[in-house]
Amino acid sequence: MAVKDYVVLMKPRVIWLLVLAAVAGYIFATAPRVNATRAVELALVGFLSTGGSAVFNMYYERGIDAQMTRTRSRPIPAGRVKPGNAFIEAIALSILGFILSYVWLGLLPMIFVILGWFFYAIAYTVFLKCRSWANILIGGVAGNAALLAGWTVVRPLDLEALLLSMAIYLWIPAHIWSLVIRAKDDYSRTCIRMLPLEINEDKAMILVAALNIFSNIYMLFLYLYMLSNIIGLVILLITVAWSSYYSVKAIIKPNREIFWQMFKSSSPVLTVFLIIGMVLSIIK
Ligand code: HEM
Ligand SMILES: CC(C)=CCC/C(C)=C/CC/C(C)=C/COP(=O)(O)OP(=O)(O)O
Repeated sequence: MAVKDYVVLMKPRVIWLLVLAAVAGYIFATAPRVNATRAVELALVGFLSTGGSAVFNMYYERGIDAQMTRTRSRPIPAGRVKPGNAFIEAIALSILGFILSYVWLGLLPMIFVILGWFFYAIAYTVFLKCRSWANILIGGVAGNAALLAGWTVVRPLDLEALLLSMAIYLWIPAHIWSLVIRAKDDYSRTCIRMLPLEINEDKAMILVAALNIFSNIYMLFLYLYMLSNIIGLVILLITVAWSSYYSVKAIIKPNREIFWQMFKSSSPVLTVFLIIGMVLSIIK
C-alpha cells in the first residue's frame, strides 16, 4: 500500500485552490482581525471535505477513468488501490470533515461544506456528468460553497459574499471545458457529456475563450469594488491582460495551440485574485 496513491485520490491539484478559496472567504469576512487557529481549522476541514468528495468522485468514476488515456493511470483503474478501500477513504474523510466543520466552525459553515460536497460528489458526479452538458454549471456551485463555508465562519451570508464566490463559479467551466477541448478524443470514448463535445470545435473554443474574458473582467471589477491598492491592481491587471490576450487571439483564430496557451495563462488569474485580496484585506 502506497500512501501516495491515497493522496492522489484526493485530487490535490483540484482541491488546493478550493481550500485557498475557503480561507480567502474567511479572511475577506474577518480582516483585518484574523484568528490564525480558526484559519488553520478551516483549511483542515476544507482539505478533508473537498478531498473526501474528490476520492468519492475517483471511486464512482473508476470505470470512466479506465477508458481515458488522461485518467487511466489513476490509482483505482491502474489497480493500485481497491475500489472498496477508496470508498472507505472517501466516507471517512468526508464524515470527519463534516463533524469537525460543526465542532470547530459552527452550523452555517457545516451546511456549506455539506452543500459543496453534495454538488460535486452527487449532483455532478452521480447524476449529471453522463446526462447533461450543463453538468459543470451545476457542479461549479461546489466552488461557491467552498468560499461561503469560510465566509460564514464569522458573518452571515450576504450579497458581497455571493458576488465574491461567483468569481470561482465563473472561472470553473472555462477551466474544465478547456481540458475537454484538449482531451476531446479521450472524452468521446466515454459517456461524459460536455459542451465542447456537443457543438462544433471552433464554436466551442470561441465560447470558452469569451467566458474566460468575462471571468477575468468580473474579477477585475470585483477587485475595484472591494479594494483600492494600486500595486495589487497592477499585478492583477498584468495576469488578466496576459490571459485575455490569448483569449482574444483564440476568438479571432481558434486553434488548439493558442487555446492551450489561453488555458495555461488563465489558470493563475483566480489564484492571484484570491491571494492579493487576502493579503490586502489583512494589511489595509
Ligand atoms: C477551483 C479550482 C480548480 C478546479 C475545480 C480544477 C479542476 C481541474 C481538473 C478536474 C483537472 C483535470 C484533472 C487533473 O489533471 O488532476 C485540472 C487540471 C489542471 N489544472 Fe485545474 N482546477 C482548479 C484549480 C487550478 C489552478 C489554480 C491552476 C493553476 C494555477 C490549475 C491548473 C491546472 C493544470 C495545469 C491542469 C493540468 C492540465 C493537463 O495537463 O491535463 N487548476 N484542473
Ligand atoms: C466545499 C466542498 C466540499 C466542495 C467540493 C469541491 C470540489 C472538489 C469541486 C470540484 C469542481 C469540479 C466540478 C471539478 C470537475 O472535475 P472532474 O471530476 O470532472 O475531473 P476529472 O475528469 O479529472 O475526474
